[in-house]
Amino acid sequence: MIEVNNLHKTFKSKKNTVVALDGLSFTAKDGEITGILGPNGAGKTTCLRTLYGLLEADEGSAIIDGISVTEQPLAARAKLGIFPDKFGLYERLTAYEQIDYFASIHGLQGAAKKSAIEQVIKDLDMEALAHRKTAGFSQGQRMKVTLAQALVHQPQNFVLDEPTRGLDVMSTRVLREYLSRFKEKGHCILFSSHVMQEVAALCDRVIIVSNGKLAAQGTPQELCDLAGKTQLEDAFVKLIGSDEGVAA
Ligand SMILES: Nc1ncnc2c1ncn2[C@@H]1O[C@H](COP(=O)(O)OP(=O)(O)OP(=O)(O)O)[C@@H](O)[C@H]1O
Repeated sequence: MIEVNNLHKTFKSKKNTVVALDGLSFTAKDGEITGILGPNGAGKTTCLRTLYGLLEADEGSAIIDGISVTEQPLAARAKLGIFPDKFGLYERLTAYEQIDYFASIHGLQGAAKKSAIEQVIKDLDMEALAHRKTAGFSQGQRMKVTLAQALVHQPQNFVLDEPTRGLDVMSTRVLREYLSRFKEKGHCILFSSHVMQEVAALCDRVIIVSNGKLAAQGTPQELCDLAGKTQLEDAFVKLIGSDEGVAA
């Protein structure tokens, strides 16, 4: 379970002060897919980076399975799989070697590590890719490697920042099916997206963020009912009071 409590984050430079998070709170539960929707600049990535421990909030807390990200960053991160907004691969390594590297970072060793790597390669149907160097991999193949390295240690919680951006239909389907199976096993999945259809189809709960605050939350149907609309996109526009940041 992921809990975000009253997060505040301001970026200050000589010329500007940007309030990215302004008291954001929500919970993403086990056995559910929770989507974060919000217009450009709403604070979604800042919130997710705070969960990864890459950014420190000015105020508030992020808690993963009861563990504070700031107080026990390594213990919290062990409970987390991360699919970041920009993924870089080590192009001189094979897909297998990259997954192996992340498995080692998470403390897997010997036969347990080998079997975890083989399992994730099988689950993602990437046997044919496993022993190729990743230089020249397509966007969908890169997505699979990123997914495999994020999940090889079978974290209870999985956070993804706009995971389907740049993916074709087949790769998007692979990702969706994988997330659904992961959820069925009782894991907690939190992802940000601009794609309304995807959020409506995949998410059990939706968190709408606007100007660094929670604008509304609920199931896609509850949000439609709250806004008096039949489509999530129309409900989103009404609830944030603007049509900025909407993708079909
Ligand atoms: N490192 C940084 N330095 C300065 N400002 C930042 C930094 N990171 C984020 N911001 C600002 O904080 C605000 C929130 O940004 P954030 O990336 O969290 O939004 P987002 O909801 O993920 O947007 P998008 O949908 O466009 O990716 C924006 O105004 C952004 O310009």
